[in-house]
Amino acid sequence: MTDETLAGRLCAVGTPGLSTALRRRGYHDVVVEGVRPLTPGQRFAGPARTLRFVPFRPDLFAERGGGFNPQKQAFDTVGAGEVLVIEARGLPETGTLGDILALRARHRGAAGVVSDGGVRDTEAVVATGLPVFANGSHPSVLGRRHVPWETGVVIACGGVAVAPGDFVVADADGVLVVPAAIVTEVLAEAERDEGRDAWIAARVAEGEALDGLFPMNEAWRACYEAEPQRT
Ligand SMILES: O=C([O-])CC(=O)C(=O)O
Ligand SMILES: [Mg+2]
Repeated sequence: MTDETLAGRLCAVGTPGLSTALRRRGYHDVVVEGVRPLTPGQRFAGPARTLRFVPFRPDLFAERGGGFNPQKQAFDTVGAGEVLVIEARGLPETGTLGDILALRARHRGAAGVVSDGGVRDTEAVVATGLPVFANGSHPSVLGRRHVPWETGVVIACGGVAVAPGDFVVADADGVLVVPAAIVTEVLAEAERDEGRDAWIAARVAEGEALDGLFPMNEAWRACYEAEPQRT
């Protein structure tokens, strides 16, 4: 399966079903906490590109903070379909990207950005059309709190470890990280479960009671399995 097909299916199945399949495998801390979409209703999925900020220190900022720093490098090299994930220690009180960087990511074809820090130039970032999930807006530049330190390493974003190449899925329920090694099995299981839940939802919409249906007893299961359209 290509990354594009995988991303489309992950997006379609959604974060709730994926989160259940991950929990069954012992992955309990895979939801990026504290982030919200700048524009409600946006959803995306794709492999992660990572960028890490460390706490501000004048000497370290002098070493790496200026010029074509790791933040600029990340936005200048993010690939088509990729999700740029930023570690900013959950601090909303400074920007981690603004409209110029968002425009660059958009131009590169990035699927979206997830930052556990803030966004500046918020209205202009929204206008770029690039889907961004962050934990707030703030007018300050990153140097108020951070040094842009490195790219392409395992980071912590909103309490979740994210490795480059992990799949990131973002929708109205939140942002979920699926380790690359198990993404296809987790997807298949989530699709199966969501298909079953959609069938149950259709029965509930018709007026059926929950007792025996959700979860399904043997009688309802037999009914479900007899449906010709079910695969
Ligand atoms: O200065 C920054 O960190 C980002 C910024 O304003 C932009 O991308 O427009
Ligand atoms: Mg700006």
